[in-house]
Amino acid sequence: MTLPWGFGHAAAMDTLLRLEHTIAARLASGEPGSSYVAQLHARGLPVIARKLGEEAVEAIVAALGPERGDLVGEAADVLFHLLVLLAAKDVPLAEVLAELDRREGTSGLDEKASRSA
Ligand SMILES: N=c1c2ncn([C@@H]3O[C@H](COP(=O)(O)OP(=O)(O)OP(=O)(O)O)[C@@H](O)[C@H]3O)c2ncn1[C@@H]1O[C@H](COP(=O)(O)O)[C@@H](O)[C@H]1O
Repeated sequence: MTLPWGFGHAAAMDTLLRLEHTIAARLASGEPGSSYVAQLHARGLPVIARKLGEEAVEAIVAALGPERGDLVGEAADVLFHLLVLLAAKDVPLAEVLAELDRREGTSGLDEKASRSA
């Protein structure tokens, strides 16, 4: 995959970890008047979860449309709202990444076959 110039995999991870940190700080601040993250959190978990679902649907629509840039924007919305949901549930991104690490090298087809055996 080609990443934007100068933007390596470590930088991509930095971005997600920095965003996770910012989101945690906004949750701790609890100031819905000045923070979208705090506002969303104050509206409750079902609203956060629904928002993630909406953004996922918007990403699907963008993927099926002609504008590559629309998909980039909607994918960013999905990642952002997923991080907000994980923070609200006290699940560190590192835990999700560890699960992906655990799955690394196991084909999805093999895993599926092992479930139906
Ligand atoms: N990455 C984001 C980010 N991506 C999207 N959004 C917001 O997500 C919202 C969702 O957009 P939509 O248009 O889908 O929804 P909406 O109609 O505005 O909202 P609803 O009325 O449907 O709830 C918009 O208000 C966007 O601005 C984000 N808001 C914040 N961040 C990051 O989070 C940090 C903390 O933000 P605050 O909590 O606002 O300080 C920021 O510095 C950014 O780094």
